[in-house]
Amino acid sequence: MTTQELVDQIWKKKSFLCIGLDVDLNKVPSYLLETEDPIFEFNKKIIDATHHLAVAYKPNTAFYEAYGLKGWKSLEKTIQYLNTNHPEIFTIADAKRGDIGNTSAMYAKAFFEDLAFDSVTVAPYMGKDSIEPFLSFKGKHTIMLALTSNQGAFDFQTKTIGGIELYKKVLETSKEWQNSKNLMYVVGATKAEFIGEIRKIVPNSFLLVPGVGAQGGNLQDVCKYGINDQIGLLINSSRGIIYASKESDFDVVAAEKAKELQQQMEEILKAQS
Ligand SMILES: O=C(O)c1cc(=O)[nH]c(=O)n1[C@@H]1O[C@H](COP(=O)(O)O)[C@@H](O)[C@H]1O
Repeated sequence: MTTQELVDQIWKKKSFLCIGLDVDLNKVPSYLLETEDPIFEFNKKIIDATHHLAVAYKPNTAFYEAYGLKGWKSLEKTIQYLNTNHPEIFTIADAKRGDIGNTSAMYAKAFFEDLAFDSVTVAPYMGKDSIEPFLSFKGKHTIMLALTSNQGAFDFQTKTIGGIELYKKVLETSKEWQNSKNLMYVVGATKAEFIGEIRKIVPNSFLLVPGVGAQGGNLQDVCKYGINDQIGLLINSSRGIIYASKESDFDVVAAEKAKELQQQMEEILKAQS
């Protein structure tokens, strides 16, 4: 999917919501556990109930890898379901990969070719040759951690090294890489006050912003600093939507929670147009 197609979907749906499909079998309604593939059944119900409110879905691969081969199969079925029934939706494999070049090339193949995701998250610690193999895929997007939502972000990312905070150096350096136009960046919603500085370095890039909902990030604050003329934001909520009810009405309640965020986004978009 091209960036322009994503922007068009945002305006069409009046939403820049990304729903995180972080399925934990301890949190799904018990009746689903009797089905053959509870993870996929859960995702299917969430997608069916919310696809008109969201422009993106983000399964975090940890929640699938934790169940071994069965979990990976559920991930495969989920992305196939999305690509078949909702090809206009932007899909993110949240895998936070990155390794020496030839290994990264295999990770890229796994997520872009085999599973056919539109994008994958990567960690920048190993530098240029660990990310460029992802960037070489046409029509695919690589979403690099810039400033994360967790407390540990202050251990390294905000530290000043050679007169510049590390997360700023990461952003600046990445702009020099081959095919850097295929980069998006992760910035935690809990770090909204940093987004103004981030926008000075990457004014036009899309930012994936997790941390609204369960982690306490605020949508309005993120938009105040982060919105650009292409909107440039995908706001993710996982637990705050998919586990809003743990009963058999989980899909209906998830849609209500997604709608609350979508309506706030609609207001923000109105002010932009
Ligand atoms: O890359 C991510 O998506 C990510 C980066 C980050 O800084 N913080 C963060 O929470 N995430 C992911 O975003 C999701 C947040 O989930 P909730 O806190 O349940 O909404 C999880 O899948 C996290 O792994």
